[in-house]
Amino acid sequence: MKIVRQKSDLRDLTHTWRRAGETIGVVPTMGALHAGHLSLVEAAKSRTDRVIVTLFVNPRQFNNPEDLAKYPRTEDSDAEKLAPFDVDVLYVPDPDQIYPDGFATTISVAGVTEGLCGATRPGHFDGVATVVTKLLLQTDADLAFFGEKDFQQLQVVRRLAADLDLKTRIVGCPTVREEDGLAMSSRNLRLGPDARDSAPVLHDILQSAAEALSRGAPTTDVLDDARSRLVAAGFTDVDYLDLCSDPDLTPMSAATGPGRLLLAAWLDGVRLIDNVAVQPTG
Ligand SMILES: Nc1ncnc2c1ncn2[C@@H]1O[C@H](COP(=O)(O)OP(=O)(O)OP(=O)(O)O)[C@@H](O)[C@H]1O
Ligand SMILES: CC(C)(CO)[C@@H](O)C(=O)[O-]
Ligand code: BAL
Repeated sequence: MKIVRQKSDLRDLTHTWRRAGETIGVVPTMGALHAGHLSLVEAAKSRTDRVIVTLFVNPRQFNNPEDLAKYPRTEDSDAEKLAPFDVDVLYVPDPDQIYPDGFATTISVAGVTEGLCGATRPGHFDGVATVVTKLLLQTDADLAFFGEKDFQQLQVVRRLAADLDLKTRIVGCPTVREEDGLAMSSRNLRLGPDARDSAPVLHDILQSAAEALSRGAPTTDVLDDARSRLVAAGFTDVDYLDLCSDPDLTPMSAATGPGRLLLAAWLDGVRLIDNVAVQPTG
């Protein structure tokens, strides 16, 4: 696996692959790799001839400076974790390869960015949309792989790729969980031992609320009950707990069609997110 830091070096490689008629897959990440990321790498390996993993902690998507400062930076161990997967390139762009002097362009997606994380992390999705557009163009990818754990992000990326006529097709991959149900996330590393023990209730509460909604229980009652259970379990703030249509994420007052229940909540000073499908039964 080559580690590449300059977009001109990356272009030399992708041109060579293209001349040989090979397809390219990309897995964009911010590093601190875990089994969730590696599932995206496996999906890419099974579907494209060449695979690029990108590692860039994108300052423009952090609305909170402390969150950016605390974000883990573990390039060496990330490279070791990728070694068994026969990835072609780990692209770790130098910051000026993404944001050169005078950089003045923002990709801003309307609609799907307006609620959920868009409402509680102002500017976040402009930062994501801008960097993802650049990474898809720089890697010249045919397919790009994103996790459903960041469900709203996945829909934002699908929208920008369609709207900007990018050739890259966006592939969504299922959320990988710890054995106790907690969605894997780099931010889980920041939970203290007690918080790590109680964190899996987030998924339990989400799952039981989704089942109740699927059976037709009143949405307000179900969501109020879930919020109370989160607070009782030690979650200090619930940024949102919303039932939305799947996949366009407009708010739903009842599970009358395919839906998603999406949650962001704080535990031990760490913001955790998760989501589950809500399928009306009967
Ligand atoms: N548990 C998971 N299952 C599947 N995909 C995941 C999982 N966690 C992250 N991903 C995906 O990996 C890609 C890179 O995500 P990222 O590097 O932000 O990791 P992360 O663990 O989500 O970190 P954090 O949420 O703390 O920023 C995204 O497409 C994201 O959806
Ligand atoms: C897609 C992404 C790599 C863009 O910085 C990031 O938002 C992430 O890791 O999910
Ligand atoms: N995992 C999505 C990137 C972020 O939280 O900033």
